[in-house]
Amino acid sequence: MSQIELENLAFAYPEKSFELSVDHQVLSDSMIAIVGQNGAGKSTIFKLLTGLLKAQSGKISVDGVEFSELDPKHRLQKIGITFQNPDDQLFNATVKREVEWSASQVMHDQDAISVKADAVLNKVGLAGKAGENPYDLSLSERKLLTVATVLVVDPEIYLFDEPMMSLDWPSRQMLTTIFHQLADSGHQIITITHDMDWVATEFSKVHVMERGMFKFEGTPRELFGDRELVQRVGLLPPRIMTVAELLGDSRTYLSPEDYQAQNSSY
Ligand SMILES: Nc1ncnc2c1ncn2[C@@H]1O[C@H](COP(=O)(O)OP(=O)(O)OP(=O)(O)O)[C@@H](O)[C@H]1O
Repeated sequence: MSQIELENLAFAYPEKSFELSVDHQVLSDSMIAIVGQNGAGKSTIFKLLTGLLKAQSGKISVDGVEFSELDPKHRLQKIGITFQNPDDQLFNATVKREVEWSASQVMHDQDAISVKADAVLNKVGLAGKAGENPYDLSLSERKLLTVATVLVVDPEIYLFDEPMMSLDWPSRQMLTTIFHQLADSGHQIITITHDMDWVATEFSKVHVMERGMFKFEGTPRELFGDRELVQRVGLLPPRIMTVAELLGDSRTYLSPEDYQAQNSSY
């Protein structure tokens, strides 16, 4: 599995409206969630990781190689990203063409590209929409289309910025299954999310950002067990913990199933 290393990274938007500073941070689990309040710098980290923004100093290495030294094709094969707003990355006339365009950045055989595009559209449930204009799709479908554009490239590391936002329940379940399949096949999934119930049940590692810095890394149970930290960085604990708290139980629970397991002897 891949490992991303950030060293002495410093970045500021013009006029220093926001400054990001990372002394040393390693991202190395298979299912990583990056969480933190609005404006903490999560999307900025993603833009730095993909080279969309350039740090003023410091370096980002992937598997020991400085990312900025890779050529564009190898960068795409290393790290793929879906943005928070799908409209920031969709621009082709049809759904299938959108996926094929993405594939064509790393592949050349047109037949193979077409076959692969059909396969990923099928995987995200959009096979029946291949001929439609992306802007005629629902927001949920457009988000799934952006996932398809990354799946078709099959990078080693997938970055997802708020992938569950606007998705209906079946699409959420489908995407969660896809994430686990990718992780099980050796890919690294790094996701920005505000959905703490999802973080609690699906991720192996959580990194918390606050005001442009990484402030915590650990398992979901370690994070939600630290009530002072959770409150200070403005996170909501999993809903089951709020319910348990109302019942006078202040233990750490990640899900209703976890609650049941911990209380099964009663
Ligand atoms: N292009 C830009 N120019 C100037 N400031 C920016 C720019 N993009 C973002 N910012 C500011 O930088 C800060 C960090 O933004 P960023 O989008 O990384 O936060 P975030 O943690 O992803 O927030 P959210 O959870 O709301 O998506 C915010 O204060 C934001 O307003």
